Amino acid sequence: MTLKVNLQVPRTGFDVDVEFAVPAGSTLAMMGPSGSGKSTIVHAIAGIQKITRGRIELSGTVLADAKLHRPPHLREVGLLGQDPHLFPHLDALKNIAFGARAGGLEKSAATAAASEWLARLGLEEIASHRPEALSGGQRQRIALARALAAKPKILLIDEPFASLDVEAAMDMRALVREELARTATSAIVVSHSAADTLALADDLLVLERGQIIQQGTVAEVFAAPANRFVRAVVATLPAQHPISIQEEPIMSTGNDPIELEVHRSRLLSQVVPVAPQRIAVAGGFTALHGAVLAQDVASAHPLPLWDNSAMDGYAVRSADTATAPAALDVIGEVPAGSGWNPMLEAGQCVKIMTGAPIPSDADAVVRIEDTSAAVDGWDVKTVQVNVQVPAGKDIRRSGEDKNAGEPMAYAGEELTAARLSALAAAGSSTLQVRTMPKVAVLITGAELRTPGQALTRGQIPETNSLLMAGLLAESGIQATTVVHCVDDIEAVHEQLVILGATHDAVLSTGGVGPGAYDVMRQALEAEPQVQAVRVKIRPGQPQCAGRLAAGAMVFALPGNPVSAAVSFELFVRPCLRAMQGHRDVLRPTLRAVAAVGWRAAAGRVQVIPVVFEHGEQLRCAPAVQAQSISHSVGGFGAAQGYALVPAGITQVNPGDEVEVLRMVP
Ligand SMILES: Nc1nc2c(c(=O)[nH]1)N[C@H]1C(S)=C(S)[C@@H](COP(=O)(O)OP(=O)(O)OC[C@H]3O[C@@H](n4cnc5c(N)ncnc54)[C@H](O)[C@@H]3O)O[C@H]1N2
Ligand code: MOO
Repeated sequence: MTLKVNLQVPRTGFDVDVEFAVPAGSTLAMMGPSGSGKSTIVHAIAGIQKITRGRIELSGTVLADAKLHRPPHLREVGLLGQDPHLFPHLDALKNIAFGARAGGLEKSAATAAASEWLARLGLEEIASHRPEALSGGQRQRIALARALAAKPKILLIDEPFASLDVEAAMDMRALVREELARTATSAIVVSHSAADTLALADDLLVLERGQIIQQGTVAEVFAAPANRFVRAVVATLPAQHPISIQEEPIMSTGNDPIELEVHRSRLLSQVVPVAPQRIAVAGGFTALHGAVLAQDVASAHPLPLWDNSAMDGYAVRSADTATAPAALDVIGEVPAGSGWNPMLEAGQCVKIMTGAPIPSDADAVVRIEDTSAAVDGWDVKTVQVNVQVPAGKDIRRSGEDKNAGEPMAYAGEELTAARLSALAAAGSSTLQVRTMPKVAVLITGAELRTPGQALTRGQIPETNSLLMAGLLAESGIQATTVVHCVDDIEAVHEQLVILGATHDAVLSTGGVGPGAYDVMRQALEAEPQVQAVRVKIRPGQPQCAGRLAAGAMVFALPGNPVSAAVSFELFVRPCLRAMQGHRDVLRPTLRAVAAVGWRAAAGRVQVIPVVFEHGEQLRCAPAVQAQSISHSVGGFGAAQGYALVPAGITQVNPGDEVEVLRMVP
């Protein structure tokens, strides 16, 4: 079952050109900065991406070469990605059975195999649940079972744990390792996580700009990483981990830029979630709406609670309508909220309102429109029913929406309007949640004046406080404090100590550059757990971040407004969401087509504000000049999102697909 890969795929910027093998039963990890070609390789093996030269061979069968492209479903290659992509209309059992049928089993054998999988994973009780009713971890387990039930010769695992919380990721890692070993399946793992790589892989291959720059056992590569990226990834391992590397500073103040993902994962690893609180649903709306659940919640009672009417009309015995038109005696009325359960004899009915409980003797509802009053109007003792109704007509059955005890929501999910009202409807009276972290914004800069004030030469309106407070509010967090501080190192440090002791996070803008007046960076030199970094992004390179001795996390962002906004999106927002215990800390990326071309930032990920054009495809165009993004506060005003252009690309051409983050719906 050896996989031999020798492929070339041309891409904007550079070609992906690699050659490697995965021996039978072993797992190979691939690491490299985003855009280095890992996904291209995975997609080429899976058959989603064609190759232009070379050959991919699995157990002696050619999957692809310059002429042949075997379709994905004929490759015996499984794919497990960050999004489990379960079929939403199939329950857990049927999702797995689908995999087993793809692996060649007949329907009944596939169902039996799927049941075995569920039993082994301890998930029998969710067999009949559809993906929407499952937690992120359960969905990933079902996706793993579905992929392995197809008996692939090799499983491609692409960042599958990135959206899981720390514990769920640990459990999944152990399970994947166990199941790969049990089924003797080879695998390729793409991950930015040292923990994933150590737990799952035998060998490691390091990529840079489409080339393999290092290859060896995981231990060998981790002990002497050939590039900064892997070195920084290894540095995220706990200090007591047996793998040690030669000392070299990971975040230095010098010209030693670090990858976006590395900076972000280091910050995320420092996040301490805010303490959960139990809040009453009654009167608790302000605290609960937008908060994140710190517990799983099941329905306390069935929904609907009782069989009830879906329409205004008459609750009848359906047999009485068989001879319609038929006259029925109206013996009373059940309005919404009434607990009355009248006995109905043949030929009798009751008036009923939408939502009112159906009398036990009735089995259908006739809508008011389908009746004529024998005398005048709705208030009569006899009604003429003009239609036949089958049993069950217009009755909402107890439990048809949710059964008592059925999972409704999971820890890590945000209480949206829909979710909060659903939990209240299902009988929750209190909820254990994490509310917003408390955030302070600290502004420095001698040139800054309150907007509207007269300006003398050299002065500008202070706008970053509006920007930061607004971005916080758009992330669901009200900035509690905005402090302006004079450009003095001691005064700034004093503010940091005060704010750091009273908030969960402190954001600042300005003063992180290398200049003599860059007081924020200098004030933070007194903080041992805060480091100055240069991140390989444009804009937003210089930053300081970490934890203040006073307690709060600090994010000292660059003063240039667009640099500050970009840094907020890439680093601050994910950390604040992690503090709230959010399951998904990153905004999902979309693909858009460049409507015009622009110059990218060689050697750095370019994060350029864009406007979107809607049509058959999502299209985007820069909102600012690509050469001068960081200070273009004017053009930025129209931005609806950002395009993320990988470091290896120097030019985006009209028609190129780019990855985008969309901030405005
Ligand atoms: N010699 C070097 N100079 C600079 C470097 C460098 O590497 N070497 N890096 C450049 C980059 S990249 C950035 S980004 C900035 C970071 O600078 P600071 O964080 O120190 O920002 P300031 O100098 O304080 O301000 C930059 C810019 O933004 C305006 N600003 C600041 N605060 C506000 C505010 N609250 N409201 C509106 N506008 C604000 C400020 O007036 C400046 O124009 O450094 C580069 N320089
Ligand atoms: O990194 Mo600075 O943010 O380019 O302008």
